[in-house]
Amino acid sequence: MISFDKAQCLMAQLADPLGSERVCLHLAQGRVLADDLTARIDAPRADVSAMDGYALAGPHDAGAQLSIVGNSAAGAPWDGTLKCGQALRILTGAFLPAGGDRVLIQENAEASGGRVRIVESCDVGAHIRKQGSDFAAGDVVLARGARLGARALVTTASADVDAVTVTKRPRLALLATGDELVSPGVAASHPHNIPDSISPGVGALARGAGAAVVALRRGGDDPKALSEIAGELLKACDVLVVIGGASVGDRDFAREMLDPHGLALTFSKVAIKPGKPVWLGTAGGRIVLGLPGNPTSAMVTARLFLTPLIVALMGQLHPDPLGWMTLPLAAPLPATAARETFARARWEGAGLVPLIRQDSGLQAALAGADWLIRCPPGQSALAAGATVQALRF
Ligand SMILES: Nc1nc2c(c(=O)[nH]1)N[C@H]1C(S)=C(S)[C@@H](COP(=O)(O)OP(=O)(O)OC[C@H]3O[C@@H](n4cnc5c(N)ncnc54)[C@H](O)[C@@H]3O)O[C@H]1N2
Ligand code: MOO
Repeated sequence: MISFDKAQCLMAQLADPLGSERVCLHLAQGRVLADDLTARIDAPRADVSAMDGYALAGPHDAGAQLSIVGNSAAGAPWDGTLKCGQALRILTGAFLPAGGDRVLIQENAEASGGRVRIVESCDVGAHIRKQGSDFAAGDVVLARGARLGARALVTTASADVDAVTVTKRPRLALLATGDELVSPGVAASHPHNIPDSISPGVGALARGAGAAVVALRRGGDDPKALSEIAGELLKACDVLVVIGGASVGDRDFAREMLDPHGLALTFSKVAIKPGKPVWLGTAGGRIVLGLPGNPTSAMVTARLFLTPLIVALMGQLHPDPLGWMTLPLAAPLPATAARETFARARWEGAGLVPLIRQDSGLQAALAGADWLIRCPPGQSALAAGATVQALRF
């Protein structure tokens, strides 16, 4: 059995970024740049006012009366040259006129009858945003490997870019295995069945990380039938995620069903709790990730393995794709046994509170388990106030 860190390394070696494609800006959310993104214009495009007020040319003392010679608004500049003793009405974002060297905010002025009186004088450069002070045409505003989240989309659009070259989204197929599984909403009338509750969760996690879920299938505990379904799915995806059948039971066929497709295991079993039976390999030229069937184990291993796998396939350059944080405990954390443990926790007031119930078969508790605390093997019990490594779950 290998360690968690070793498993992460092996997975990273398997995950070469997929190719790239052009997408328009409004479809680019969550995608990862395959090339540096270069600005096509300066921002601001000229020296502009940062406030609503009056552009002035040179210093003027409080009490001075200036004549207002025109208006400059964003998109409608004034094209004259401002002289000492004159003021130009100027609005936020408007180009500063030639000659103008400062902006008097209107709260420090009194205007009436085409004239403005200075209530409080202002310094040269006041309330001016210089041309190109945010970025200049030709600057790289986002580097290859950046993820286009909400804020990065502002940066992209501000560079006057309407289409970007991004890495392809990994196509993900999910195959849930087990005779007992039926669609949610059907189990109540079938006493031996339970809802396939994991597929919707893993699908959501994968989409959140940037993957496109192209197929969701279920198969009973029949290796031949499962093998046929897996064969179909392998043709249509980049990553096949198999749920359940990962352990040693008589009906655990997750790996066996892939033998006809040339399964080559990268690892099988990782020294973690929950999720020890998680496995990874390739089959039919695709990556295959096997998640254990216990629902909490499946979601923990999907968070720990599937999300960084998707990030790597998308070529996102990230020093820490899992997003570890050092956070305080707000309640005691029990000692850890020999296996590295990822304890489910919630945030309460000043810190993390480990959930009392940590059974890997739980499903109701998952909804409130917003954090995973990483507990090294053999760690002694920790008191409230101690810091731990944790990540959002
Ligand atoms: N003798 C041993 N038994 C087990 C071991 C072991 O090392 N030796 N490992 C245990 C651990 S740890 C886990 S985790 C589970 C993993 O089992 P499998 O991956 O083989 O999962 P299944 O047997 O198929 O199912 C386990 C459990 O989860 C339910 N399940 C499965 N899929 C779904 C789904 N899509 N939605 C909801 N629930 C699902 C299934 O009905 C079972 O109750 O093995 C331990 N055993
Ligand atoms: O590791 Mo299993 O995932 O403990 O139940």
